[in-house]
Amino acid sequence: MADVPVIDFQVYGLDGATDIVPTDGDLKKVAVEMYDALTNVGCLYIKNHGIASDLMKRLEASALQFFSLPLEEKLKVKGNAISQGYVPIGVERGSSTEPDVKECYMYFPANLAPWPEIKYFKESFIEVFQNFTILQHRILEVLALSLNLEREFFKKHHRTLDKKSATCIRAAFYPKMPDDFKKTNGQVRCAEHIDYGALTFIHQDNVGGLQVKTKSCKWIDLKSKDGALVVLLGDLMQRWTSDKFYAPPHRVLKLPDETDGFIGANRSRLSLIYFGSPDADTLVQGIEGSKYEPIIASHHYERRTERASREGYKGTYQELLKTQ
Ligand SMILES: O=C(O)CCC(=O)C(=O)O
Ligand SMILES: [Fe+2]
Repeated sequence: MADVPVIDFQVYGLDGATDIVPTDGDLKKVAVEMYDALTNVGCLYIKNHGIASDLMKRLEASALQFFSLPLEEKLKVKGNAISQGYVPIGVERGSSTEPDVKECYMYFPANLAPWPEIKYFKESFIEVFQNFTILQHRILEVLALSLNLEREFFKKHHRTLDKKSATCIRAAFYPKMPDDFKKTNGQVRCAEHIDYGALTFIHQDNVGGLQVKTKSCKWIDLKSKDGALVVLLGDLMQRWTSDKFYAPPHRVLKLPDETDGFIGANRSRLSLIYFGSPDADTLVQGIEGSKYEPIIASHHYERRTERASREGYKGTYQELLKTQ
């Protein structure tokens, strides 16, 4: 069975500052590891990623405080999958006909919407976003080197902090369900899907339930691992790399009547997710030949969000393209 590797990023230094600038040669080892992970399973854990655990704890605490508010309070800052704010249970449905059992708060950096009045909420989202963006840049450099491209090849199209893109953070809260809660057929915490952009980072608590589907269609658990982040490839990056890298389907179980023994049945779960995408005006042209038509990043994103809200889908990027 394919394994999900843990990759150490210490070569860049730990504080998110730019004082360590490794040479291409310094990055060789980590580039080989990334290449193997993204060609085989499309995901990995990253440790020594430079994002302070105190900062993540602060964001977790303020997000939990927000989700514990009465629904009518949360609805005062309502948003949706493409604009900042609260997304209640029942809206997102992945591939399932039944809605996911999750509620979210979405943060987009170009936000003008009002913030909830919770201590550190706004500041933490902004600071975490900046830190994740530094990490995104570092990983994109390594990915380019791993494909024998110039180091800035992907990074230069991810300005993120000063150009429009779909990049955002989602705090996802999966509430504890009542003991007698019976899910309807196919309903899970987050239904099988692939992400739309370049790279996704997931910081999760220790409740469990996140799973990734391998190329041979086996589900494997992505358990929480000592502060390591989960990194998943998005389908736009699969397209950009002419299918060299693989965007893996993933999902979050579990509801109380699932019987596979994976932990978390009667506990709520919180995850903080960074969805990294290229700048909206990027022309994404496959690195090898003409397998795919070039596409503007914002058009890809619009197509994918439209499809997700209309009917969802499951499976790989190729399967999606067949039914589009
Ligand atoms: O909550 C998680 O761990 C993952 C959720 C997810 O895959 C998503 O929101 O796209
Ligand atoms: Fe996802």
